[in-house]
Amino acid sequence: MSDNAVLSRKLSSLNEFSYNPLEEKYNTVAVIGAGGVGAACASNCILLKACSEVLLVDIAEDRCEGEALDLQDAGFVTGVRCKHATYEEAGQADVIVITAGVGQKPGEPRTSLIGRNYAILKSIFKSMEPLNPDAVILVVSNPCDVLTYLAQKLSGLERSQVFGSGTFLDSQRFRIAISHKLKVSPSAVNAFVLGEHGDSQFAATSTATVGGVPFSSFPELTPEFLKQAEADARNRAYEIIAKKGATYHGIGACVATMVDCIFLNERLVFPLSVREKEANVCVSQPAVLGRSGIEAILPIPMSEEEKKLFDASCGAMRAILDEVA
Ligand SMILES: NC(=O)C1=CN([C@@H]2O[C@H](COP(=O)(O)OP(=O)(O)OC[C@H]3O[C@@H](n4cnc5c(N)ncnc54)[C@H](O)[C@@H]3O)[C@@H](O)[C@H]2O)C=CC1
Ligand SMILES: CC(=O)C(=O)O
Repeated sequence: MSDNAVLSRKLSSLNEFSYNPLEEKYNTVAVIGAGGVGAACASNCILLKACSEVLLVDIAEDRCEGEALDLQDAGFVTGVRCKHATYEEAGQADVIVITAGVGQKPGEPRTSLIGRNYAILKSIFKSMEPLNPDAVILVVSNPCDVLTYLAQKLSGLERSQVFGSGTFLDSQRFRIAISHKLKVSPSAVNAFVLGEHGDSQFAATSTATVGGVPFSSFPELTPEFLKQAEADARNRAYEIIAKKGATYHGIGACVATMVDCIFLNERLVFPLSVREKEANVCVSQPAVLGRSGIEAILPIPMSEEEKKLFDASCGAMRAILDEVA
């Protein structure tokens, strides 16, 4: 066959090739709620290439469509697609991130949002029916721990498939403070904030290390400094909300990191809101995150003081659940 004939055959087979990337469906993340947090989660997933497609859903349809078109424009960097979707389409996604709901006003605790955001959560699960039985659901809306517990019930899925972002963000805030003090990268700081994503959270410093070296080996990490860093992490959301009305960049980066870990089945250990069997609540504990959700919960050793704080956090979550469910 002549070179020309080979070329023309190749070209004609290309013309027959009807690949349309917009019709492909794999590694899909649905983000429910296209406000500040939902948009930041979507944008970080796109720029981190954490998935191949982001579906955006919001009760405010026009705003959601505009946000999806805007985010689609950012997709040229990584090829990740973004589109405005229905609740039914979102219910079939591989990972569903729930960010819908009201946020705190300046000075308001997260727990005061429960009435309004539980009503929204119920309507979202109803609208998404029937759910993809293999979906992994990540709850971000506040109060995160109480809503995670309720989402586990509403979804009808295995508990391991439904978890909350919990103190993932608070832990980053704490690690950054330590990293500034010791002049190391935050990723070198192995420390978790545990318990409630809220006022009763605490930093588990008794087991924390920097590059494997215990906190107690660093003279700079005095008890006073650690108490202040813990309080700063706990109060950071209040501080940001007082100054700009809402937080969203930090949680957006956290969510994209978790989505990436899920699709890569990376099994990293993060502080996530998961069911605590004894107290029957969801609070943050170190958890192994993989393709099917929470693969294991690690029994972190706690000092007497930390155990008391953990129990107090569980008690605070149980008291709210007893009121609403
Ligand atoms: N877990 C965490 O670390 C963090 C949690 N949050 C929480 O995330 C939530 C969202 O915060 P923002 O995005 O700043 O609020 P926002 O007000 O900017 O956006 C909320 C969106 O939810 C939508 N929405 C309301 N009902 C809905 C429904 N039934 N279906 C679909 N969408 C619905 C609204 O139309 C709005 O677009 C709040 O509860 C906030 O406290 C915020 C930051 C960090
Ligand atoms: C708002 C919130 O929950 C946070 O930034 O931690």
